[in-house]
Amino acid sequence: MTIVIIIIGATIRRDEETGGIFIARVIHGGLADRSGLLHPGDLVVEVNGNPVLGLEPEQVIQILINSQGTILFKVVPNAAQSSSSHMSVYMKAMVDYCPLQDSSIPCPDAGMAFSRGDLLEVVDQSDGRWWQARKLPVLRVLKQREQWWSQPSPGHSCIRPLTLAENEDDAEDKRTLTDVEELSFDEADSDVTDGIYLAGFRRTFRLWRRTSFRRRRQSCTTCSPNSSTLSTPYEEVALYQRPPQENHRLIILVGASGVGVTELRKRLIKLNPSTFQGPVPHTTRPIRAGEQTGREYHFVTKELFEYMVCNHRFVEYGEYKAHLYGTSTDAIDDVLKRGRMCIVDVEPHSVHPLRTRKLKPYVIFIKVPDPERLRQTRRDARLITNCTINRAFTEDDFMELEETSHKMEAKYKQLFDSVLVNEELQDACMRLGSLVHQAQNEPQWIPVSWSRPEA
Ligand SMILES: Nc1ncnc2c1ncn2[C@@H]1O[C@H](COP(=O)(O)OP(=O)(O)OP(=O)(O)O)[C@@H](O)[C@H]1O
Repeated sequence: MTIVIIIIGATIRRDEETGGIFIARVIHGGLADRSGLLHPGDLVVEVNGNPVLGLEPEQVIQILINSQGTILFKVVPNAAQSSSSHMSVYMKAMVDYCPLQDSSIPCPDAGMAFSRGDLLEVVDQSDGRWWQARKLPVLRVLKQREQWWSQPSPGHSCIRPLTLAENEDDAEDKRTLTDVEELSFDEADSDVTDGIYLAGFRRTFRLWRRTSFRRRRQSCTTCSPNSSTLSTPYEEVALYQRPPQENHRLIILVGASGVGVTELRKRLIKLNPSTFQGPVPHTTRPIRAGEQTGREYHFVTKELFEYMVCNHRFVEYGEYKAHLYGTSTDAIDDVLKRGRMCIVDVEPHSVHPLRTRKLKPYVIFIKVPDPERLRQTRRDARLITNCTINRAFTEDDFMELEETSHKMEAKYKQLFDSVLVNEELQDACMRLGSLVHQAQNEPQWIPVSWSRPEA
């Protein structure tokens, strides 16, 4: 049995065979830790002159409670205790954890709740079953002295590996091209402004349209068999600063349909088209007068498109009016190789296959503002649906947008590096620009596997 002694920041346990009372754990940053005098495995002989051999841990606690002023421990130090060399490891939580719901935690009071996406500094991994760590309240700021224990084992009753397919909307994740229903592509698939071609925007390309207010059918297909599965409760992360000679990180925008992802992406690219660019999509539709292959689209045959599908070359693809459309990883590479920043918007389930060492994606979630601000800011906005082109938002649209946005955030927040609330358009665009700048030029947390040199 282990008992936590909050006053001294340590736990004790009783050896059932010998009746000896041992220090089980020293809580990092607590009184015992800071004194440097108590270590895990030390045998406690006396507390304030009272012999403790054979006592129950509760009786030892009683002695402590009754003690006034200085508390004196007589201990036999654990010979095997190595000099404490704390090497912090940083983890991003990929699951939610609540110690109060965990029947296996020895001391729920010392446990700490955390949510998916939280950054945790693991300060002690000496116990294989329970780690000590603290939550980092803000990226790179290591302030909070909040202590917790958490079990690294994936077999944990609370921290169990999550499979996103367990979620309610996952029927939608299991799509095939035959699921494709009505889509509302504009006749003009690309946008030309001031001589700048903005190919592949989601209004015309994202392949995601509502067929009714309440029933959304997602019509694009993600090209990774494991894309919806997160199988680890933690992801080890490290701070990474992109060296100037390396390609820019891929910028991914994610958000509910209608929240303004297309608008923001378009504005950002228009602001500085020599810096920002979207990947040029592939299509099997015939080329039209005035179009150039490789500018609006890569115009390819159906056979080539299908070959590319079979070879997992698309991040997302779908079909509209008997023509196939897709965003390829090669098109993303092309932008990056030219030294530009590639900005894509994809469905959140398509983020997973893009999470590679090479692309080092930085994911920005575009979030709805609070209900009042949403309705205020979209008063004059126009929405494109497959029923009516260019009509005002209705109350149903707002409600659906809010619901989808909140669900998306709840389900995928562990994948987001930043959250951008799209309130006032100009301001949101400025903030997007500064987030992208930070992602490229300032240290950011990335999975350690992306920062290691290639084997
Ligand atoms: N902050 C904002 N303030 C006012 N209007 C906005 C704002 N953000 C977006 N809009 C407008 O809302 C409408 C929908 O935006 P947008 O087309 O970018 O949505 P989306 O997230 O790309 O969804 P979809 O893929 O379904 O088109 C557009 O008319 C856009 O101009």
